Amino acid sequence: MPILAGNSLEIAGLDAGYGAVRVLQGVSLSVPAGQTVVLLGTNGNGKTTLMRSIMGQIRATAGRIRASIEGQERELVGLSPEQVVELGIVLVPEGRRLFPRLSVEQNLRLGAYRATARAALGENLALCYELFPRLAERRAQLVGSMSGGEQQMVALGRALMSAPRILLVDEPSVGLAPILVARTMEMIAEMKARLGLTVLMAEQNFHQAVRIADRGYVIVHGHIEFEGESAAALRDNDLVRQVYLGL
Ligand SMILES: Nc1ncnc2c1ncn2[C@@H]1O[C@H](COP(=O)(O)OP(=O)(O)OP(=O)(O)O)[C@@H](O)[C@H]1O
Repeated sequence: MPILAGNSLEIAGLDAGYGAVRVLQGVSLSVPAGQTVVLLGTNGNGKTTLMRSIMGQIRATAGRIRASIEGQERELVGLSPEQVVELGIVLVPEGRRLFPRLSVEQNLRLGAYRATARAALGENLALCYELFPRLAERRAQLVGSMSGGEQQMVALGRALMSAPRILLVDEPSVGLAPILVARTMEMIAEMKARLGLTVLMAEQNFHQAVRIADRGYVIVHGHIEFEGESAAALRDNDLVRQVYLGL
């Protein structure tokens, strides 16, 4: 698979919510091409709402979401989830949302629904099994009988099957033991390197997330409160130290 460069996201002044409840208030952030950006925030601060807004699952009420895909600029606000996926922007949702009564391979194949991905199904399945050999060993196993870490691997593999250019990952650490969180971060980093992806990851596990992040943002009550140009800048910030590091 070729290394894809130049895929980035630029969000400016974004407002979004649920009915009268305004959750995101003027959110601006950049996900530069080829970088991993982490969106840090504790429960209920709007991380999932932002991910769902990018995917077209929630309609933004103000602001813009620009994607640059292989040099072509696209406005995402107003697109349907299908149109966003068709551009190669793929979400690994919080809680993974797999089909527990289907096998690993059936779950993976379901990831290949966009046209480009269908054409490359065999090639991507082979890549998926190469990157995650455990999935090859367990290809016939029902996903519901797998461990949380293995299920996270299936969720990442299913995203790979969609032939992503920009990968969104919503709180991959939820429900996983610390060692599996570390392993999951490594899997995301491996997948990014191998596919040449641009990644936006929402997390509340500061220590694990900054290990793979090039830069990060802190979201509090739907506002971006801090932007760190590097993992070190995040670590040195007072707000981050108080909220995430307990210092
Ligand atoms: N379907 C909904 N209808 C109304 N309010 C919602 C809905 N989903 C989320 N909210 C509210 O929006 C706010 C932000 O939630 P969101 O899920 O985006 O936060 P989060 O940072 O992803 O946290 P979590 O880790 O708990 O998912 C919360 O106050 C939440 O109660």
